[in-house]
Amino acid sequence: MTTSEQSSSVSESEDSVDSNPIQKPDQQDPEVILNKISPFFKVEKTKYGGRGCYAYTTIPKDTLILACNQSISSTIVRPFKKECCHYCYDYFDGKILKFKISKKFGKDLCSIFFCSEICQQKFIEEDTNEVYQESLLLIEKHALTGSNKPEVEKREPLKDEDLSLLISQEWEDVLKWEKSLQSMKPSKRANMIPRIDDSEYLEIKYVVGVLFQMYKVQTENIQSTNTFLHEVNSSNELKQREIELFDILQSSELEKVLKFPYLIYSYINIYKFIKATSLPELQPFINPQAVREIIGRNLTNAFGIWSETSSTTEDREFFGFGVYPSASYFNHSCDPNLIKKRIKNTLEFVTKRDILPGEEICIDYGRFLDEDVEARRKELKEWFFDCGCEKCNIDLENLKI
Ligand SMILES: C[S@@+](CC[C@H](N)C(=O)[O-])C[C@H]1O[C@@H](n2cnc3c(N)ncnc32)[C@H](O)[C@@H]1O
Repeated sequence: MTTSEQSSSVSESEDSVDSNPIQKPDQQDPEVILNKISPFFKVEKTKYGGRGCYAYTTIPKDTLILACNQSISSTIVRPFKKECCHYCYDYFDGKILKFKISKKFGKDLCSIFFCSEICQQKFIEEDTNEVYQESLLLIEKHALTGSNKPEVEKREPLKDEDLSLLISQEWEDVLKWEKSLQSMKPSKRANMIPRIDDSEYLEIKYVVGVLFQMYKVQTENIQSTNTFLHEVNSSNELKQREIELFDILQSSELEKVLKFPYLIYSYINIYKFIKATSLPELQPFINPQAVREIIGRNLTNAFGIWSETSSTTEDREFFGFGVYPSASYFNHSCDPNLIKKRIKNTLEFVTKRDILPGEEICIDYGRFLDEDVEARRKELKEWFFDCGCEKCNIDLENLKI
C-alpha cells in the first residue's frame, strides 16, 4: 500500500504529439493469429459480411470450446467500484470490499478495491513497474479534480453540419491543445484536465488498461508462440496473444460518432484527460488515432459485466465491461448454438447442441431472443448491424407471406 504524496502525474518528459507510432513486436499474419484461438473452429469471412467462427469437425453438445481467463482490459462503473472486485468482478450484495491498494493525494485517499488478498496479489503480480496501479489511482485522483470544475455544456453539432469535416477539425484542434499542454509547466497542466462524467470515467479506465498492456508487452519484450491459446501457460504470453487479436478487431468509433455526433466531444474529453494525466511510461502510446481505435474496438466487442440473476427476466446490475479479444470473433445468432458463461473474470463458451462441421458458431449478444424478428432487429441496430442470422432470414421471409 502506498501513501506517498503526489502533486501532479503529468509527464515531465518530452511527449510526442502525433508522430508516435506504437512499436509492436514482429507482427504475425492475422490469419495465423486468428486460427490459433481454438482447435475447434477457424475464423473465416461470413456470407453476410465480416468474419465469424466455423466448426472444423462435429462438436458434441456441452463441449467447452473456449475459456478466456484474461480480458485485455476491464473497467468497473463508478457506483460499484468499492463493491465489485477490480480483479475478478466478484460482488457481495453491496458490501464494501476489504482489500485495497490506496494512495493519498493531498487530502484525497484514492483506492482500487479487491475481494481477497489473492485477487490483490494477482493484480500486483501482473502489473509492470506498478504502472497499472499508479495509472488507475491517478484516474481516481484526477476524476476528483475534474469533478470540482464547473459543468460544461457539451456542444451539439448543428443539423446541417458536415460531420466528417467537423470530426477531423475537432481532432486537429486537439493536436493544438496538446502542443499547448506540452509547453506548460507540469504543475500547471492539472488546469487542462477536463471534467468527466461517469461514462467517460468508465471508458478512461478501459482505455488506460489497454495502453498499459501495450506498455507491458513492449517493456517485457513478450513474444508469442504458435500454439493454441489453451496450451499457453504464461499469463504474459496470453496477454501478448490477446493484444495481437485486439489489433485485428473491428473498430467502429467513426460509425458511432456519425450516428451520435455529440459523442465527438465525449471522446475528445476522454483523450484529453488521458493525455494530460497519464504517466510518462504510457505517453508514447497515446495519440488520437490509437485512442480512437481503442474506444472503437470496445464498442462492438466488449462483454458486459453484469450481476448474476437466476432468470433472464430479472433485472441485472451493470458493473462494467471487459474486452476479451479471443472471444470477440463469435457473431450473434437469434438461435445461438453456443452459451456464454461468466465465472468471475473467466468467460467460458459451451456448445448448446451438437454442431456440424462447417457450421457457424454463434452466441446471443442480448436478452431478446423471445421477441419477434422486428423487435430483435431494432435492438441489434443499436449495435450497428442488421442481423444476418439464419433465423432472421427465415422469420423475414415468413413476414412476406
Ligand atoms: C464481436 S464482433 C464479431 C466479429 C466480427 N464479425 C468481425 O469480423 O470481427 C461483432 C460485430 O460482428 C458483426 N455481426 C455479429 N453478428 C452479426 C449478425 N448476426 N449479422 C450481421 N453482422 C453481425 C457486426 O458487425 C458486429 O458489430
